Amino acid sequence: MSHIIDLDHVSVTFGDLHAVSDVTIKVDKGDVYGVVGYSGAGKSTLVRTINLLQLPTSGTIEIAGTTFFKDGVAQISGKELQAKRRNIGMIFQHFNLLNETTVIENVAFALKHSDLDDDAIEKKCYELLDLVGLKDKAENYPVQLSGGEQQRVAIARALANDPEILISDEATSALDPQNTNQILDLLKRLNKQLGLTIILITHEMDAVKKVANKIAVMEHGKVVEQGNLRDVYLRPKAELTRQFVGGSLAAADTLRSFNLGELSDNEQLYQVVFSAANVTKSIILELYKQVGVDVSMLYGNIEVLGDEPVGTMFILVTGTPAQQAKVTKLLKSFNVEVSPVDGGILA
Ligand SMILES: Nc1ncnc2c1ncn2[C@@H]1O[C@H](COP(=O)(O)OP(=O)(O)OP(=O)(O)O)[C@@H](O)[C@H]1O
Repeated sequence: MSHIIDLDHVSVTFGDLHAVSDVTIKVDKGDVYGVVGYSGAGKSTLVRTINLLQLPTSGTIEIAGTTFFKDGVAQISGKELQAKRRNIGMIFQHFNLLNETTVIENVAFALKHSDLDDDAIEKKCYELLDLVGLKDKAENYPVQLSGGEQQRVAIARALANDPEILISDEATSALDPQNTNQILDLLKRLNKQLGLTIILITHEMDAVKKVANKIAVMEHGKVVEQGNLRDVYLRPKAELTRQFVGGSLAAADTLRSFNLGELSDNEQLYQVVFSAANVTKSIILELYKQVGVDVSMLYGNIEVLGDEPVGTMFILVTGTPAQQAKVTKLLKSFNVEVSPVDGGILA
């Protein structure tokens, strides 16, 4: 299947500065793709290459089947690019609304190049405002709205040309937790309802955890880790990812606090990860009953990733090698992902 966004070995340099270094990201239609990293990691520069607001230095950019950039040069003319850009809506941290015009005029602004007549534009704007829950504020001015409402106006405006892709650049960073949640819920609903593909740039892992299905973690212009949210979140490899994923840090801290020292030959530590919605049996009890091993739970946590409650446990199992092999087999039969963990994590 071809990807709706296909960034292949994309680099952007500003003089000596490698703002984006050799980044490859493939986004499927309907993905909510989180791009996480600290300030200056290159996230904004990277996503600005998607609509060629930023020309790459090298790499290939293909959007919805059209090659935008290849072999160091843009592959489409200015006029064509302008039309293609309408397929990509953008929202920003500071909303970027026109403060001297009303809410509905702000939305209508995005349709000024369209073929629609005035009545059709008005109708469309009301539909868009209805979609984001702001129909009754159409005649208000942006300053009369809360930050969350202003961002919803910006979303309505970004969707005016029925784009397939929405880029959200730190759209919740200036909002309080309640408004942040409302905006994230709205993005998730638009993703499902319209099949909208969303790129979510943020430094907040919580935002990604709530709505994204895939994630890339950026540092110094490079993607240090990427994949399905669940995989990256539950088994972070890069140190930076671990920092973003508080749960795993908490697990490591908790495990160390037991002061267990070195494990003996018949002890093995496991990380088990399971969809809490699917696993209803007590894992520990079943291991005891069916394999006869002694199991201590050292850490347990349930996170909601997207809509799915996902449990993580670290368990210490005491048993013979034959029993340990059965433990792995039994857990897998319960649809539980199990990985042996080096006892060194306890030191
Ligand atoms: N037009 C430009 N000219 C020169 N340097 C730039 C330009 N745009 C960005 N940079 C630099 O590129 C690096 C990456 O910036 P970028 O804004 O992409 O990071 P970011 O991860 O989005 O961080 P933030 O969230 O703070 O915007 C930074 O060091 C920045 O100063």
